[in-house]
Amino acid sequence: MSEKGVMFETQQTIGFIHLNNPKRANALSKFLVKDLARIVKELKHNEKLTAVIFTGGDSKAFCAGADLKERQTMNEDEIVEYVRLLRNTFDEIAALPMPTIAAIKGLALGGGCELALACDFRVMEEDALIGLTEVSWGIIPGAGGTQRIQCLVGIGMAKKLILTAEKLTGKKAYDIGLVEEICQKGQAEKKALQLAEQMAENSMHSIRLAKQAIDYLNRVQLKQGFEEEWNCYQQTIQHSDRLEGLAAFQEKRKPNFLNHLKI
Ligand SMILES: C/C(=C\C(=O)SCCNC(=O)CCNC(=O)[C@H](O)C(C)(C)COP(=O)(O)OP(=O)(O)OC[C@H]1O[C@@H](n2cnc3c(N)ncnc32)[C@H](O)[C@@H]1OP(=O)(O)O)CC(=O)O
Repeated sequence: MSEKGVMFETQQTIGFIHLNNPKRANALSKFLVKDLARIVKELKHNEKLTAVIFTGGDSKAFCAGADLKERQTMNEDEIVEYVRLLRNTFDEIAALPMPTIAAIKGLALGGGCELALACDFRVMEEDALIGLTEVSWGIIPGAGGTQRIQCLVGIGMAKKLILTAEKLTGKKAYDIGLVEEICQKGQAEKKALQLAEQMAENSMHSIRLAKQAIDYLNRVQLKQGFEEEWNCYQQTIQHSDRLEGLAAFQEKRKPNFLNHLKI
């Protein structure tokens, strides 16, 4: 029997998507992303749920981003196919009609941070780490992160975080508006549930319409930005820095980039 990449459950009117790849700190391996894509498609038409919470499930991490071990086994066409699926899935999460919350424990790095950015709210444990670390691996955020982060922290801070690949603790992330709530270790899921329950006291009809109205500007403005991100991301695929990043991860060392602009 194949392993499930995500587990879905409901508690009253609240849905939970638990990422389920604990051996790799919930990295976004293909099997996980395929399951996530399927569940999100189903949720799109769910008229009963008042909120959906994304959690790290049994892993100590929320999500460690792209699976850098699996990536070494993929050819360029497979990478394009994979990143397209990831991007579409995160776009569909962002477009879900009900409010979504990322309950962040341990770490949310690279694609893990991008998943959190695709949600409406981020609740983060104080000691957890969040960051768009892609440039430290010779690639760039490829699943909407370059655009969505700007809406939360502004262009200057977005550049600082992406270009330095800095990892922030809960407190720092809260101070700059990258996450909306912080809590003590072990409390992210509980705190996210409280937020979901608070919203559920209001009219679900109004909540869905308010979310649709608030997101209008971003939906329209971000579209072209997403296209440019994809254009830039694809240019990292053939570059030697990407291969050096993957080799370094495998060998548990710091990458040694040649800093050539050409391949
Ligand atoms: C979405 C796109 C791009 C990206 O997301 S780029 C990737 C961004 N992610 C990161 O920068 C995190 C990479 N991981 C690490 O830096 C470290 O592994 C860690 C998360 C800091 C944890 O290190 P530690 O040594 O403490 O190991 P753990 O015990 O926590 O990890 C358990 C196990 O999991 C493996 N692992 C962790 N992260 C990944 C990963 N991203 N891919 C594959 N495997 C991962 C880790 O190596 C451990 O395995 P062992 O065999 O036990 O060593 C865009 C796009 O798609 O391109």
